[in-house]
Amino acid sequence: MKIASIRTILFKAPLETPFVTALRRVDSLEDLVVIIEGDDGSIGYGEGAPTPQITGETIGSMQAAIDFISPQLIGKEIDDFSSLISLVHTTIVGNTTAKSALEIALYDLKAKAQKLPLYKMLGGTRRSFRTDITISMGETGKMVSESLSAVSLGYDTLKIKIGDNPQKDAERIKAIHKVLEGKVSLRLDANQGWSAQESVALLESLEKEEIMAEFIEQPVAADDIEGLKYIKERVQTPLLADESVFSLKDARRLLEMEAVDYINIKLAKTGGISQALALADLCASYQVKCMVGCMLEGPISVAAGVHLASSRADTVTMLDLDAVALLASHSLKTDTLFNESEIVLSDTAGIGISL
Ligand SMILES: C[C@H](N)C(=O)N[C@@H](CCC(=O)O)C(=O)O
Ligand SMILES: [Mg+2]
Repeated sequence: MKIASIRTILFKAPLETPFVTALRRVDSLEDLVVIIEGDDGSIGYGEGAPTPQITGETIGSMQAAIDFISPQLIGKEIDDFSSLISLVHTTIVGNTTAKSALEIALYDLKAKAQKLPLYKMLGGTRRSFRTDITISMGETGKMVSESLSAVSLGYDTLKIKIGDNPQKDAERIKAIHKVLEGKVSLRLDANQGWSAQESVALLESLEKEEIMAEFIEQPVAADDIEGLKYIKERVQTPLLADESVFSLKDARRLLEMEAVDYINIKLAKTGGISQALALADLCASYQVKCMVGCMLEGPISVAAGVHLASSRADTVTMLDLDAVALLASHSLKTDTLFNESEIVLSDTAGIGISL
């Protein structure tokens, strides 16, 4: 089967509540769905949501990158898969979310051609997963009540967004810990908001009160690799790199320096599934466990992340794939089950989501 056409549609969905991190506030989701049609009528779906503050992309830049890459792919055989993937990555540098959206659609199309669910095509067996849920940054009382609501919905792991002010952050974490001690695991994500010294002081103060988070995610600026190492050498709380790792090169540097405990793999940072698989394999070779995370994005790309996690289940031991749970509603047809913390992949061919 040859690739006959590539187009995109703007996908919009309302959120349950505004999504607030140290980097941005989002009031509703807008992303791009990529639709690749084969000359036999089969269709592959991909998706990507721009996060200008993290990948530097916008809807406009994603569209431009997809328009630039697509002519290279039209007319090519899906069986020539590795050269299609290589074209996605070599036609233009950067633009990782746009590349990911295209790659996801290519993987969906290939899995459908092989009549396999994507996780099986990638060598996985596991179908059932649990995700954490993000508690947006805000006033302490609101974060506490949202944490309690999440637990009543069945979540056992909360990802607490902090990073705008270390004093306030300590107060937020302590307040949530106080009402939920022993009931949930707390993941902390400062989205680059602190300095290395602030991170150590804050984490030491939590540890003194026996508040042990599952990990602290990206406390310092993405390029502050020395800062990550400084923190890791001084605190007990495990350290997870997010914005510091897009590529294999980024990861190799951190792994060689033993600067972090875990790495957050996101398709929107790696440029899609092919490099995400390579990144998981690299981490496995250093015996470093990973989380598969997501941006605030839609069901197709989140499901693609779950298929990825299934295929590397020994290395990917944590999931932060809550973006669908954060939506109030959406219009896509999903065979994949998204039921709050529970995500179950279907055995239909491909990713299991369509328009
Ligand atoms: C949605 C997910 N739980 C999450 O927090 N992802 C990012 C932020 C993504 C965004 O700004 O869209 C993260 O920093 O881990
Ligand atoms: Mg993060």
